[in-house]
Amino acid sequence: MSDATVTAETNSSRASNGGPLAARTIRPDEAAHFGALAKDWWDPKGSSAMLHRLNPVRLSYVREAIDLHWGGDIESVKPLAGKSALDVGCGAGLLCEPLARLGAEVTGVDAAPENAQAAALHAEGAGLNIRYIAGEIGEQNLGQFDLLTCLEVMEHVADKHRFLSNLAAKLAPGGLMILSTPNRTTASRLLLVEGAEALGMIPKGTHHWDDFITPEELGALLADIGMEMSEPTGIAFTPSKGLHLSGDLALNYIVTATKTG
Ligand SMILES: C[S@@+](CC[C@H](N)C(=O)[O-])C[C@H]1O[C@@H](n2cnc3c(N)ncnc32)[C@H](O)[C@@H]1O
Repeated sequence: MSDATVTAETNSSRASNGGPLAARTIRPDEAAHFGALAKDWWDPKGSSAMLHRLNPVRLSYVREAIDLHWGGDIESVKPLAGKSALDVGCGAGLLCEPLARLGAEVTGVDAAPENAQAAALHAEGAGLNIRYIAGEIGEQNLGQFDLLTCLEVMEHVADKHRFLSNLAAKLAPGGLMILSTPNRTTASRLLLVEGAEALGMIPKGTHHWDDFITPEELGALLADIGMEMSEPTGIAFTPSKGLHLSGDLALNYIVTATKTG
């Protein structure tokens, strides 16, 4: 039996730091949209199929990034042993579980209580010890983490600057942050928003193109909060290769960031 746990804010309008609602980064419509997908999140052919297809691609990036950052051995099966990891906007835990298998002590936080619950249930079934929390990241008293991941979330939050500041506050000195998000390009509007949603590859209403952020904008936001962003790596799609890491940033990209101070 695993120790996977979940806690949830019961009153979403109460900020535990006493802060005003305007300080929140969770959009209630986004939390409701993703919460409704929780029940089949782990079905590789279900509504989160695209995230399942993305997972091995971004995991290969994460694996390389942690080895580079901490000088790890690519052969090691537990390169995150002794390290803490926080995955913000974790959904039902598609990234948390592999991070735990790589040896990290993992916490996942999500806006939707349904996702935190589905994640905890799945981790328990897999015998993994992962802590899941539902709520606003800036209001969680969790301390700081060696690795902070936040994949495919920034395009859904209410205030990117505040959200990134909240993330940075949770990153330990010398820690590594990994972010991925769709780029705001004509290609992403046609393929990710109009095409993928029309074809049922992504649930309708998932993406709002105006909320996408370019690598340049993300780099500037990170610089403003005292973080340095790596060169972005594209996550591209071709019929022959499927989703893969690439120099082509038009659709989606992934970066690391570290504190400059
Ligand atoms: C596209 S899903 C990505 C899930 C997961 N990161 C993955 O890539 O497998 C976006 C997730 O972000 C969560 N989310 C949206 N806004 C958030 C916020 N302000 N704080 C925390 N989670 C948020 C949603 O509930 C949803 O589970």
